[in-house]
Amino acid sequence: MSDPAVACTGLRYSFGRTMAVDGLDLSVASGEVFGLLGPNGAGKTTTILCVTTLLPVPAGMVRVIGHDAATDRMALRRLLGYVPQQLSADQSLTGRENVSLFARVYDIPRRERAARVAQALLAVGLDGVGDRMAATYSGGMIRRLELAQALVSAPRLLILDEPTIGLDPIARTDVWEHILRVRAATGMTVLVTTHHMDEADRYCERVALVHRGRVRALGTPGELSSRCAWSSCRSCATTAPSSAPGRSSPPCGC
Ligand SMILES: Nc1ncnc2c1ncn2[C@@H]1O[C@H](COP(=O)(O)OP(=O)(O)OP(=O)(O)O)[C@@H](O)[C@H]1O
Repeated sequence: MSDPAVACTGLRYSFGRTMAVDGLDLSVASGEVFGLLGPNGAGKTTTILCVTTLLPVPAGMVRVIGHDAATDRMALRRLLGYVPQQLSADQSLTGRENVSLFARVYDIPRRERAARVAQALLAVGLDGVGDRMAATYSGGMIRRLELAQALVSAPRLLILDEPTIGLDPIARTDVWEHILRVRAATGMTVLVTTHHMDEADRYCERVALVHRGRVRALGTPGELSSRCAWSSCRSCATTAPSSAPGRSSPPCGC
């Protein structure tokens, strides 16, 4: 059997006195589209940062496709594409220049670079506008550009932290369709965080519900919605445990 794409065992991470991740266990199978779902502050981003090796692993174990995050960082990073939560494309460059920058960072040989950048732009539907300044792109186009930046290295694991945050429903669907098309073509694993149960439901094969730094429930979206006391806000679809102490609805404030 192949190594899991991601395996976390007893992962702990604290910022000072704040225990962000508190003994998290997780196993994502190779080729799976896997969602980390949970309210603000649940520990999703911190977990992802440990998986990407952007944060160290002070306690517990993280392995990505057989590579230990504590001891094998560079080999692990070569297998990853990562799209952070904050929009990060450089507005003063064209779309193509933004992706080329990542091609250089990933050390793609010079003679292959132009073709790989063109391929990544095509994969996210930006091939026709690659030479426009990123400043002229819509929010959805910027997200797709960041996706192209992450895809240019042909990652075996694509990690997306709330890839559709701030997008309208049409742009959200568009981003997801591009992700799933690339995944179908390449077989890469996709690990995504979201607040939106509806997105997890539509696009993820399995979902882990994270709360207070731990996985509280795990299964297909259908299994979870039938057996969990979690609720989703009707306005923004933020999902949280309806049984959280002192709280009767998700903490989104809608
Ligand atoms: N750089 C930091 N310094 C101090 N505390 C932090 C830092 N980053 C996160 N935290 C805290 O760690 C906990 C987990 O945060 P994290 O960002 O991992 O949650 P999250 O589930 O990704 O939330 P969101 O959905 O809002 O992105 C929270 O209590 C948060 O305030």
